[in-house]
Amino acid sequence: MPDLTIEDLGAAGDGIARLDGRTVFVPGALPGERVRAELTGKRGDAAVAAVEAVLTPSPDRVTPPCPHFPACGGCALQHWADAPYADWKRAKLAEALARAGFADAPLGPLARTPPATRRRADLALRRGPGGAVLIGFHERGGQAVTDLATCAVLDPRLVALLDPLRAVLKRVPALKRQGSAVVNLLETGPDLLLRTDGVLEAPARILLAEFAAAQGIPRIAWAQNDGPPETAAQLGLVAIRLGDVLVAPPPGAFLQASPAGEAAIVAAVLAGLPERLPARAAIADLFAGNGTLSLPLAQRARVTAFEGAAESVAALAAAAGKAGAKVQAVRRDLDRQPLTPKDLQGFAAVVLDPPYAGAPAQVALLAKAIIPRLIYVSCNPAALARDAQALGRGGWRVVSATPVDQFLWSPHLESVVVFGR
Ligand SMILES: C[S@@+](CC[C@H](N)C(=O)[O-])C[C@H]1O[C@@H](n2cnc3c(N)ncnc32)[C@H](O)[C@@H]1O
Repeated sequence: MPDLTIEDLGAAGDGIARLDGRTVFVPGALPGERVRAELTGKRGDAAVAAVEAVLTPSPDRVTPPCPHFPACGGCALQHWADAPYADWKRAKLAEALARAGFADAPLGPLARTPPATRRRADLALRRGPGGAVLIGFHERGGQAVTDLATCAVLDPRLVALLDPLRAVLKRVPALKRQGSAVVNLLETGPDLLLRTDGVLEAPARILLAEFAAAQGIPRIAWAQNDGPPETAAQLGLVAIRLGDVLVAPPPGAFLQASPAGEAAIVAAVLAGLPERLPARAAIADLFAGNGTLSLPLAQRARVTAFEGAAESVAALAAAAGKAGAKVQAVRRDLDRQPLTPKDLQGFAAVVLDPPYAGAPAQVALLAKAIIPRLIYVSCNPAALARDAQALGRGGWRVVSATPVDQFLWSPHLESVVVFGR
């Protein structure tokens, strides 16, 4: 059982030590700490160790606010004081941009998300002993599920649903061994998409409808495994306000995970637009989802919103049409059929907000495109570093960069990077 000195914090928020020349990841340990740890496994060429005792605690070690920490994989850094935590998050963006060749990029302050405000969660479901149902995030580094009694990051209205959901799912045979629950807190209340490993029969649909009525849930959708969702219970309309437009998102729709995170991202995107937009200016919003960015952008210019998911394109088109917003929603797979420099000619700005893997195919063409502004919204600094490097090779420079801590106490970081020519 070696004693280790923690030299740094890795990308996943684990302490990093060296042992006999080898890297050791030590979850739960903080920079500067001396810990007694047991080697428990491997991660690539590195070893992984579990803390047995903190011999010399960091002065920045604090009491975690949630009783499920550190077992629950939803959070990794509740035990760290806020100031070094925030510095570490902000530095992630600086490091990603430095790796891409933009060491001097002007970096804004970290936009913060308060605790107890996350409105979107993808929760794992497990059938436990005696038919009980476990609901929560996966445990750190494993497949087991932490059965949440509370949560320090979720909106309390979602936390309040956990017990009643556990109780109703106990009586739903469609959850045989495992499944998931995506819950989006909309303007109209919680919107639930259940995925189960068995078929949802009529009696269980009635139970879910009763549960929806009791909990003020306008819609529960259901899907078997990764199949397409269908409505299991619909008691009212679903809507979320994006910009000043009410959108009815499809079940399980992607939404920015917290209102504060969304507001920070939208503000940074709008601030990144060219100062003077011509009267007939047009903006392209790539990976547009349900219009989180397209609809606020449409208050400044005409927007063409490109998105791969048909349901989201339909939701955005319907909402924009009804509200008279200047958005044209277009279904397009931007990995298989990225927009070419010719397609992008004439746009005053391009906004792109790709999924976690980034957008290498689209970025290769954006690198060559002659557009005044390119605004890249990222949820993965590693993908951003790779894509920004390609843009740098194409002659783009960084005008501004805003780090956004949307997933409080997790190692994740969102960012908005504005590129100019
Ligand atoms: C990070 S989300 C951003 C959505 C939206 N901009 C927002 O802020 O809510 C990424 C979006 O890209 C879409 N997407 C994923 N792969 C795609 C592809 N190959 N082509 C087009 N859209 C894709 C997803 O459906 C999702 O809506």
